[in-house]
Amino acid sequence: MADVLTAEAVRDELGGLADWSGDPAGISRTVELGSFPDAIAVVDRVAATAEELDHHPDIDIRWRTLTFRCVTHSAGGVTHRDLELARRIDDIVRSAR
Ligand SMILES: C[C@H](O)[C@H](O)[C@H]1CNC2=NC(N)=NC(=O)C2=N1
Repeated sequence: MADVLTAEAVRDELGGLADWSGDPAGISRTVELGSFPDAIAVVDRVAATAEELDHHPDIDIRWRTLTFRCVTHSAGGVTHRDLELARRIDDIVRSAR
């Protein structure tokens, strides 16, 4: 099982993930898309990536605003897998705008 990162390690990693915030309990990013269908299309792409990685974000959908939260449930905190997922979510959001 992957190790939960320390608060310092999470802080360091968030330095390279400008749109994310959080701590060892979880990292999150909120993003507003142009429309509800655009937001759902992003969710659909994130879902495919999550399946590929076998690692899944918590997703809150409010009209065209999405909040992604990444935490490794089985480990009880943020691991390197969440950072990888966050970077992949950023790639998808970037290409959707
Ligand atoms: C069997 C499978 O690998 C696990 O259930 C995975 C699936 N996706 C997951 N995603 C997240 N975020 N945390 C987990 O602990 C987790 N567990």
